[in-house]
Amino acid sequence: MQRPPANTFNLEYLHEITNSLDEISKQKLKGVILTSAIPNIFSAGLDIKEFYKPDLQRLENFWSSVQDVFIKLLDLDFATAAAINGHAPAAGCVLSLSCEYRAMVNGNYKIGLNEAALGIITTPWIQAMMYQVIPMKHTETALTTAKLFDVDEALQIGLIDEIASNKEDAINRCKQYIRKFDKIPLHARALTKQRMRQTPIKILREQRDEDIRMFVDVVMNPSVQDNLKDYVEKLKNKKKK
Ligand SMILES: CCCC/C=C/CC(=O)SCCNC(=O)CCNC(=O)[C@H](O)C(C)(C)COP(=O)(O)OP(=O)(O)OC[C@H]1O[C@@H](n2cnc3c(N)ncnc32)[C@H](O)[C@@H]1OP(=O)(O)O
Repeated sequence: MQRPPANTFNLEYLHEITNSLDEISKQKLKGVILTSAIPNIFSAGLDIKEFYKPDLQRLENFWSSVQDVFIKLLDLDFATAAAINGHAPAAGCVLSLSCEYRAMVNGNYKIGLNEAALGIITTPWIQAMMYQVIPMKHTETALTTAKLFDVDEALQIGLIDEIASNKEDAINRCKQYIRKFDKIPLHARALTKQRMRQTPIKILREQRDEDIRMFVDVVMNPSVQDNLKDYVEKLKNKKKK
């Protein structure tokens, strides 16, 4: 990913990602590694500008495009791994959860689902992605407290699989993970993966409209907009301090 300054996902970037995923799906790849070209930030999540004082039509398109990206990512036949070389809050964390394996670079970085701090609710397919990786009990506490884990905590809880010393090491660990499947028949691997992930995939496929409605209703709530205003201000003021 290379969308400075923070690899946030806006509508256009989501379209770009969907197109790239369509393109790579046509190729006979062994695996894909997601990482960031931006030092210290894997992805800062969804672009808040998309849902602070939004245009309603664009907001619906935006969430539908989020759904497109994650249906595709969850369902990729080949192996997927994330070399998390920096902060990965919110959708940045979800992106890594869509992968089968996560190596995170050691550093003063945070990863987790902090949506509740913004007044946003994680929809059921995102919750399912989290509790398929870490235990339900931890998921509930993490989501309701908007917990962002440091790298050691993330390893301890199982949110990441390994700690890497730098980006290159993280990518090498991802490659090693992908090589595990060299001798496994592709269709068996792919079908097993799809069945393991059927909860979020099914919700995404069968409850799309409801999911969009839920997201839009939450975001358009005046108190959520007030919260977002404060959050955006805080982000802007960080530099002034
Ligand atoms: C798949 C669906 C998932 C479910 C829903 C998810 C909702 C979300 O994803 S909402 C977004 C939540 N993200 C966050 O709360 C992260 C906010 N950002 C940060 O905490 C920090 O930026 C960082 C820890 C990631 C990085 O800190 P650092 O000091 O290195 O950089 P900054 O100066 O803070 O940021 C650089 C630049 O980027 C802008 N920015 C950061 N995050 C966002 C964002 N999510 N949306 C829009 N813009 C963002 C930040 O304002 C800075 O901009 P300027 O350079 O113009 O000041």
